[in-house]
Amino acid sequence: MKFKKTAQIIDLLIDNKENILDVWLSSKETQNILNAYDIEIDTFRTPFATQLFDCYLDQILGKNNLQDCSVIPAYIKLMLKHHATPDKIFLLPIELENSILKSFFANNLSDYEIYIETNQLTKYTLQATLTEFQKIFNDQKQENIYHNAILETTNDGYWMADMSGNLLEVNSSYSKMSGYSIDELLTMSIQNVEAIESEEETKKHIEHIIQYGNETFETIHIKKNGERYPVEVSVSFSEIEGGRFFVLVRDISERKRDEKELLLSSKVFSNMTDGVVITDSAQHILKVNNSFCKTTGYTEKELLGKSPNLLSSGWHDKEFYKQMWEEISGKGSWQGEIVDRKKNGETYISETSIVAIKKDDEITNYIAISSDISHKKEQEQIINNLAYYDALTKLPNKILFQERFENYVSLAKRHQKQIALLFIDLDNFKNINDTLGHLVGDQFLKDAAMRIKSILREEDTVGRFGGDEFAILVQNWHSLSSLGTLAQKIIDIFKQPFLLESTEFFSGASIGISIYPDDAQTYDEMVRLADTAMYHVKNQGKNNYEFYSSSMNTSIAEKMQILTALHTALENNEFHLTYQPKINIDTNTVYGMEALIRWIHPKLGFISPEIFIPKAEDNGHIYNIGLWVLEKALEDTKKLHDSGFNDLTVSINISSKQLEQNCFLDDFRKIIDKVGLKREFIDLEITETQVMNNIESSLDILRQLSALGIKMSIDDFGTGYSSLNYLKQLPASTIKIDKSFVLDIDKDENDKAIVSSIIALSQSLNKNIVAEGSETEEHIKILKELGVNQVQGYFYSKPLKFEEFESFLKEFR
Ligand SMILES: Nc1nc2c(ncn2[C@@H]2O[C@H](COP(=O)(O)O[C@H]3[C@@H](O)[C@H](n4cnc5c(=O)[nH]c(N)nc54)O[C@@H]3COP(=O)(O)O)[C@@H](O)[C@H]2O)c(=O)[nH]1
Repeated sequence: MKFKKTAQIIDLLIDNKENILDVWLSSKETQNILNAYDIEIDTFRTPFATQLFDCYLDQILGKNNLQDCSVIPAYIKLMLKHHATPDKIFLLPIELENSILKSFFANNLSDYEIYIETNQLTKYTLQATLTEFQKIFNDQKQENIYHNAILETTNDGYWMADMSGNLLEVNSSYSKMSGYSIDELLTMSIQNVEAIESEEETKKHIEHIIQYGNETFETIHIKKNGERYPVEVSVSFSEIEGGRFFVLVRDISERKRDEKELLLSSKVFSNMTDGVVITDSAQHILKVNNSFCKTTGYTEKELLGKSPNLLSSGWHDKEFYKQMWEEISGKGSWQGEIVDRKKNGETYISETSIVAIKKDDEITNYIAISSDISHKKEQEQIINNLAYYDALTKLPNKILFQERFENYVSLAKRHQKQIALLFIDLDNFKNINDTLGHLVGDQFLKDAAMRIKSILREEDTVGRFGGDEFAILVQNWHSLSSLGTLAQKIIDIFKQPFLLESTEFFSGASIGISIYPDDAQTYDEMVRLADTAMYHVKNQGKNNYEFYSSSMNTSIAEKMQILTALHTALENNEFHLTYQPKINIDTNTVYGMEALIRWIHPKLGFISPEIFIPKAEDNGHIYNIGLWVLEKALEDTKKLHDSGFNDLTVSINISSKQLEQNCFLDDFRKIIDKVGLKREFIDLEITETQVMNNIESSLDILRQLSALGIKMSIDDFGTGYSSLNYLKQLPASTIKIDKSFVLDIDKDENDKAIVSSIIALSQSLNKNIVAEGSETEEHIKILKELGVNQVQGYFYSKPLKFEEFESFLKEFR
């Protein structure tokens, strides 16, 4: 600290010399002497005395040696001239021994009576006074040292200002703070450092402080470089020396910054969308933010002091929480998802981070930041469902099915077990879909999925591969026969009719089974082999199951060969027709024949129409094949007519794929015109399913054919879903009962009943009945009893080559 007047202690003493002199003069001893010698006190207030006294003090304080006090003789002379007279004593309150003054007095003042003898007493008195003063001074000096030390040590700035605001004392902290040097500050006033108060305001402020003695307030000060900074000012006022302000100035820039940050943090805390909970080390909630209250439904009051356990949903086991707390104490933090419970009992998924706050290695608090991610989870679930589940049946899709397979494989490897993959293809889905529309088709698939699921264990997986294809993964099975039992169960549940739009529909299931790891070790291969086995079943007559065997691969290869061979079969003349007679059992006469195509491939041998017709339909070859059959059958029949069998009607199978072609009618007309067979002897057989699949366009073309004088039969009747309304409108003259009902008519009462009702229906619609599949005498007998008079079947003849048929006709006559 620097004082304005002087830093020297001696100066302080000199400043107080008047007091010392006063004390000395007023002391009893001095008074006695003065009285005794009638000395005027003023004598001691002359400049000479004062100067002499100064020198003396200097000597006492060790500042100066009195001998060096060269001014003294001049002053003594002056004093003698003006004041001292020989009759008046001059009391020197000083020790003259060893002093330059001694010789001076001896030489110059011999004329004066000098009462040296009083010196001792005076000296003593003055010395006592000085000692007392020195004590006071020392105390004051000590105080000043403390004062100085305090004010120099503190980081706060210090001023002392007078009533006008002039700075009289300043410490170095304020100098540092303001950027002004101390000397600069001591020439300045409060106004020069105050940034926001006007002179008038400062004046009012000062008046206020004077009135109340002290005040603490915040204001802005301005540095030498013009920068403004916030300060906290503590002022006290003292009336000493005409009024002094003692001011402590604290730079509060950092505090203001902290306050700002705190305010910001508090705003962030309150406005965070994430919920925040702060607990003490014993997990008592100390603070929560608005978001947390909003999410949980609890008020802050309800939560404070409680444990976050309050939100526990019971969803997680003890192990979960144990691991969580172990991680917090080990790593200092934990992150994860917790299912919590709201005040209203509703559970929600919270994504939570918990951090342990430590001080000196001791945990003082825990902070948990959480957000309700239930909605996000739901969205994820929806996305997951879309990605992994079939939207219609809610069964796993191909992707998830494959994932499950891989999981099962890793388990199977560990426990040396096997996995079975059952590939299921349903019958009739296409018909249902095409006939009744997609909504009913969808319902069928949903019901089918439910049926399959209902007989599986939780640990097995059923997935939908698309269309009417389903697949099952079975783990933990013990024998192939147990798999066979399961496959048979599936087939059996599909024997039960499906009730769709109040109507019963029949389906069926063909199942192929592959085994991991015996048949294949990869997913793709497992699916391929099960699919192969399933096709094998289909080709063998459907509604069955088969385990994959390597020989099946050969038949698949054959199928590929068939497809290739079909392209050139017609131009290579590999087709021929057979004729199966139709018999009137009442008259026992042959009234017609069905033309049935045969394909004998030079390498592959006989290929059944049941195999190649669907393929020809799929790849478009059916149109030309169909025209060839038509022309050939008409030519053969014409020949028979020409040879005398002129009442025979030829039945020709027509695929709906042929009818779909716009040129069919023209081409048909051209052929019948070309061949010249009378139109009334032509009967076109079209299956019930194919007609009903596209009833409107079928009705149209069948009416046009009928208009040409062509007869029509509905083939395979009973296997499709004829609407009575459409049946009435069909220009068909004959209904052919499917052989599947006739073959067991002597054994199965149901089949008999079905045949009986088809007959009744035909009669009511005024249509002829033909029963195909009549293999035995018993069949013929029953059919006759039921009122059927036209039959076709092995009982009379298998399909025959043209020449054989001719012979048959001749023999039958
Ligand atoms: N679009 C065309 N389809 C045709 C043509 N030729 C035949 N086909 C269809 O192929 C399917 C299989 O026919 P196929 O192997 O010729 O079998 C026929 C008969 O052999 C058989 N049948 C006749 N009687 C009996 C019997 O007593 N028992 C028994 N198990 N089978 C018998 O039935 C088939 C005749 O069926 P359908 O046509 O329904 O009257 C078959 O669907 C043919 O339609 C063709 O040129 N074009």
